[in-house]
Amino acid sequence: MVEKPKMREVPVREAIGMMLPHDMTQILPGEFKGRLFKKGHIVTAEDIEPLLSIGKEHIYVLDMPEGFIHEEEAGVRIAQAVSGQGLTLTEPYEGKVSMKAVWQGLAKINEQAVHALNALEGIAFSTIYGDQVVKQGDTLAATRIIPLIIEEARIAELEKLASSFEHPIVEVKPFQKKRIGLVTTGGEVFSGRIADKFGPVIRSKVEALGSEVVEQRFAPDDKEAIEREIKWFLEQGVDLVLATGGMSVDPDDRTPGAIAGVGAQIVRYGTPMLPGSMLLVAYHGEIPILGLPGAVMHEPFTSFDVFLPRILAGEKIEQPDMTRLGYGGLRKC
Ligand SMILES: Nc1nc2c(c(=O)[nH]1)N[C@H]1C(S)=C(S)[C@@H](COP(=O)(O)OP(=O)(O)OC[C@H]3O[C@@H](n4cnc5c(N)ncnc54)[C@H](O)[C@@H]3O)O[C@H]1N2
Ligand code: MOO
Repeated sequence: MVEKPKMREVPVREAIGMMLPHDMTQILPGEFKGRLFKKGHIVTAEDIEPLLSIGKEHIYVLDMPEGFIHEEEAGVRIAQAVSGQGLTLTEPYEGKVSMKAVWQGLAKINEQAVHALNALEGIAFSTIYGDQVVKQGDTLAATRIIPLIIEEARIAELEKLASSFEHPIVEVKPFQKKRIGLVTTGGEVFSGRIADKFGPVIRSKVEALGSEVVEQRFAPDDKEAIEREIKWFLEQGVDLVLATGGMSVDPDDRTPGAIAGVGAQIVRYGTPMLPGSMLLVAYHGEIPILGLPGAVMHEPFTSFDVFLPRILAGEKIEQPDMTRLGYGGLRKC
């Protein structure tokens, strides 16, 4: 158990001219929750009633023991110890320091490190789930210590532990601007019988992350024709090839065979996420080639939305990335 620090108790009416030892919170359900007084505020006669209204009959004057630091300094040090690129720290508020994205990118959170740091007594370090897209200004993590003061040595221990991990524990990886080739398969689209609905969806998803579809080419349900279009993009030196449709069980679903046919290494065909279970991820050398099933066209969040941001942040998708989507992966079926 963390012991509470010893403090001198002063009745609030006698506290005029004294300094508050921490931020003081007011909660009026449905109206207000926040800091009524900031740490370091000097109590005046006008403050007596507001202090009494939030239940402060006394204020406590902190005599800081040797070797201890205040919650605000501790919060800043923890945040500095865990944060890497793309983050800015907020000022302490009620002892809490938050880490916010300075640019749009992929949130990277080292889960193992988060658990290790939180196993230290008196530490509260809270994060969002990693590998999701964050916008500028989004909060990825926040931290505070549980007591008002803590031994400095315990924060030094946390800093040492944090630096033992290979990468920063929290960071925002920026997206790279990639050139993407789009191959749309399906005889009904190729012949003009129906209008293409995949192109606009894919363009808007990749543009939202700062990349571009350099060209969209069409192929009928013919393995050689699909291979020809994929190869054409590879020869143009695109950074990523996306092939849409023809990913399911029908004999004329030829896209997986064509991706293998151009000599790409298949990471996996199929992932346990719904929607988007018929997704295929492959690599031709360093160039990713994805086969996108029908659901990507009409569902707002599929397995494609899990992997596209990671690829655009320069990450390589491996088999375990695909197989572990099952837990929590049932979004819609
Ligand atoms: N018996 C089974 N049936 C289905 C399975 C299965 O495993 N067993 N999987 C289902 C899943 S999951 C998906 S997703 C769909 C379809 O996947 P495909 O990628 O093969 O899609 P297609 O067959 O090519 O097309 C389906 C549907 O979408 C229309 N389409 C396709 N591309 C376009 C485009 N560019 N623009 C407009 N419309 C497009 C197409 O005309 C079809 O109507 O299979 C499930 N079934
Ligand atoms: O692969 Mo389908 O895309 O799950 O609906």
